[in-house]
Amino acid sequence: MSTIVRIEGLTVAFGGTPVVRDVDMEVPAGGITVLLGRSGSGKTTLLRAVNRLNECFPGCTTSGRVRLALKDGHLDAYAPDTNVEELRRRVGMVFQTPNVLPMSVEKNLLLPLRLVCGIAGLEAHERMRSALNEAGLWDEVENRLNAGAQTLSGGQQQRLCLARAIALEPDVLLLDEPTASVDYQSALRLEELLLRLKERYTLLVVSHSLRQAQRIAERIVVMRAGQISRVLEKGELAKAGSLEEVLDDCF
Ligand SMILES: Nc1ncnc2c1ncn2[C@@H]1O[C@H](COP(=O)(O)OP(=O)(O)OP(=O)(O)O)[C@@H](O)[C@H]1O
Repeated sequence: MSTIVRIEGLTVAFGGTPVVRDVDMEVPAGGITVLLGRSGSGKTTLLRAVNRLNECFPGCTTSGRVRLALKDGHLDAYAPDTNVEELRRRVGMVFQTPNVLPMSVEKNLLLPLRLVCGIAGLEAHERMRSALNEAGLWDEVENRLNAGAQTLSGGQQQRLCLARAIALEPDVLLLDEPTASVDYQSALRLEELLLRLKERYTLLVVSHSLRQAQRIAERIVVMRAGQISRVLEKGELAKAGSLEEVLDDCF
């Protein structure tokens, strides 16, 4: 399987204190890679390093390389001439708490499409519909496109955020505990959605649930104190001893 994200010697520090330390990691193209680990082990910081979102925090410094092998060529995330807007379009992110824009359901998709991709009119509406469909939300919102996005349920808002990312046609989707703020049934529904989306996108997902990782991941990467402590391929968790070792690392 080819590698789509190659992380080399990545160190991220806040105020001079490294929280991700000299990490090497490869994310295979297609499928779901789940990042597990204790609270504070650096999972979110590692995720945000892929599309340079850590730079939004003052006092954050990053060293090392993140290289992406995209459909139409390579992108070196931290090269001086890299267009960060383009990087973030190709590597979308969905946060733990749904961050819908305080405007209508349709504007949540149409506005980024216009601002990021310069797409408006019929083409934008077609993209919106297709993204809402892919996110399993179209049937629930087709008659509420002008309603405020905040009137949607938590699970629907999270799917709206996914649709917003998908509409920009990314290659990689970063998902930070995407099911953390929804109830169990909505979480299972989101998991089913992720399993469908992995056919088209590479998903890198932070999770706190070993069971969730077992259900959805092709590969589990376990972090401990800013470093990767183990990588398990699908099925390896079932091997004698693996589960205990991962539990020990994570909880
Ligand atoms: N913007 C920031 N400014 C300062 N320190 C930060 C910032 N973001 C993260 N950190 C610190 O970096 C360390 C790793 O945090 P991170 O959120 O990456 O861990 P995590 O494994 O995702 O944790 P959790 O599972 O609790 O979300 C923590 O000590 C955290 O306090």
